[in-house]
Amino acid sequence: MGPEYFKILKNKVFDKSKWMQLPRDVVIGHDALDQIPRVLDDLKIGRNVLLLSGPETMKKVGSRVAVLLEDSFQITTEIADTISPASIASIEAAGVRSDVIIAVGGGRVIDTAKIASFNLDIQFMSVPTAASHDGIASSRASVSTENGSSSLDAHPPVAVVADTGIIADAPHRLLASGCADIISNYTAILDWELAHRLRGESISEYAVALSRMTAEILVKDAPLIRPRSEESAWIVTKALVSSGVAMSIAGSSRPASGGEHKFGHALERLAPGKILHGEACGIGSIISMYLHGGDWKGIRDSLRMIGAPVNPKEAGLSDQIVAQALIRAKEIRPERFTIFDMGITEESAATLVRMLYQE
Ligand SMILES: NC(=O)C1=CN([C@@H]2O[C@H](COP(=O)(O)OP(=O)(O)OC[C@H]3O[C@@H](n4cnc5c(N)ncnc54)[C@H](OP(=O)(O)O)[C@@H]3O)[C@@H](O)[C@H]2O)C=CC1
Ligand SMILES: O=C(CO)COP(=O)(O)O
Ligand SMILES: [Zn+2]
Repeated sequence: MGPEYFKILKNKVFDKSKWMQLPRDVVIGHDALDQIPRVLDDLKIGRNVLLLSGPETMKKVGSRVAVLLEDSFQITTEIADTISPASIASIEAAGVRSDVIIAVGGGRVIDTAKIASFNLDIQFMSVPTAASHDGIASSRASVSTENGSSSLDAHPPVAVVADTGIIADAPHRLLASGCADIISNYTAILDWELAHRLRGESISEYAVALSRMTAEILVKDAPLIRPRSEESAWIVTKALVSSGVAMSIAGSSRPASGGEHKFGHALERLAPGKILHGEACGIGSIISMYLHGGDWKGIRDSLRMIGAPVNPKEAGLSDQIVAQALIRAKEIRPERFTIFDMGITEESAATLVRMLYQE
């Protein structure tokens, strides 16, 4: 290898450039909600607040945030009961004069605020009311489209304020769904590695390591995860933030979203409102891990220990719908290559569902 080689190598290294955006303030803990005014003051981002929440979460938590802010901030409130290009446009119209959007709710509310604030070029604060998904700190946003689902470029929250008392008080099903979203990182990574080896897709070792470590810690702590426990809320929320950071490092949702997510998005479309995001991805992760030749029973048992559904019956769905989602997974985001893009047929889907979900 002569000097020319090193010159090329050196130029290659210096050509490379990457921009990672991460939250600035992350507050997780007991009565963290009370810290919101202090966090806003710390960030110095203005006094006009658009407070966005969901129908249920506005009653339970959003209204408390309004009371905390009413003396020192101008507040406009909006409800996000669906997420679609039209609902996002309407939130953007409501926020044209706002300095910051505070999103108080689940993944739908947080993703809506993420996209609207990005388009308005203002900051947003993420105030999760449930530990149900790993979008609470990520820079990505997911929106259902006519073709399935899109993962959009957005920006991460400037701050995350996660009150473990509120999160522990949410229905346990939401916490279990967040755990399943994290457990599905195992198969998301296997799919990313597969796409790297087979298709030359670029991969980030740091994002892979962080995403895998997050899933491993959560599975190790699974016996501690119980309903209505603030310690459990703490364990899961930290994992969700960590997984979101992995996505920010990658600059895509790849470290946390593979074939099991494509399956999950297909299932959410086939059975709208019946299954939570993380629940759907957890069920998909069992089949994905089996096809990757890994410890699929380990995935299933961890999901079961946490209280997430592990088969169609527990999710209140028919085997046929789940098999359909398996077949249609490849139609969701086709550019994202995964094990479910390698030739699942009607027959193999039905056999997999029968075989893997019977115990
Ligand atoms: N951007 C990203 O990286 C990621 C995005 N996502 C996205 O997030 C969404 C899924 O989020 P998820 O939270 O599961 O779904 P939702 O936001 O739809 O929330 C599910 C339900 O839980 C309710 N809820 C939330 N908190 C509480 C509480 N404390 N007490 C009682 N009810 C509560 C909500 O109420 P209400 O009706 O008030 O909203 C809603 O009815 C999907 O759109 C998914 O695509 C998921 C993972 C990653
Ligand atoms: O849900 C995600 C990670 O858990 C990311 O969402 P997408 O599957 O839409 O990229
Ligand atoms: Zn997810």
